[in-house]
Amino acid sequence: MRDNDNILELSKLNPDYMGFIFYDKSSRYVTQTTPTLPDSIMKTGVFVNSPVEFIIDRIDTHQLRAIQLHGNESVEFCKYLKTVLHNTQIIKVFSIKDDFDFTKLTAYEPYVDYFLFDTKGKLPGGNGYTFDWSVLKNYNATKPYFLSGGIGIESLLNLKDFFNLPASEKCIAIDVNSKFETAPGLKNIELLKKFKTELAAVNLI
Ligand SMILES: O=C(O)c1ccccc1NCC(=O)[C@H](O)[C@H](O)COP(=O)(O)O
Repeated sequence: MRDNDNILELSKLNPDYMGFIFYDKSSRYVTQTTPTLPDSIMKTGVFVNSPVEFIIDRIDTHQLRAIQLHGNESVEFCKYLKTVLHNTQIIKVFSIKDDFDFTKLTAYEPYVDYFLFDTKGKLPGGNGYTFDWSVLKNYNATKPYFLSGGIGIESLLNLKDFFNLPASEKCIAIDVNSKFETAPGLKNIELLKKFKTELAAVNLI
């Protein structure tokens, strides 16, 4: 998110996490100062193959409490981050096209707090497409995960079905983005409110 009034307005909906993109090729790239958020919201920085110094600088400048690694960050990179970041959650993202080899997650498990599964597309994130969530039936890691990629208000029934499947057992969050925007980085608060109400109505939150 980029617009401070929009950020503060959205924070009133009390999401668990709010994301700020620190990837200079994204139309959502954050270059401005960002407001302090309520303690209940994890302010999250999204990075794509960024150097450690850049990540630490953004954590300090924006008081980030979580980082979402959206590039090809290695196990060694995550291991190093875990040793230098003490109070920052690490969310490692993997993008899925058709199938996914979940065994590759094992080596990351000791060094990350969560995994996030997004849809593989032209851009490292924010593509607006869903992947076939049924691949998550093969999820065999122990860490909880976030579900992401093209989730919109029209996804409600699919989400309801998904959360009835064993594949969703370790899914603790859904991550939404472009389907709730009026412009890149500018969220449609009314649509998000509606989504939240509809999720609550089917007991998904
Ligand atoms: O949103 C971006 O511009 C972006 C750019 C580079 C890396 C990650 C990015 N977004 C990360 C997200 O967590 C998105 O919420 C996720 O990719 C889902 O986006 P969407 O498919 O638009 O719902």
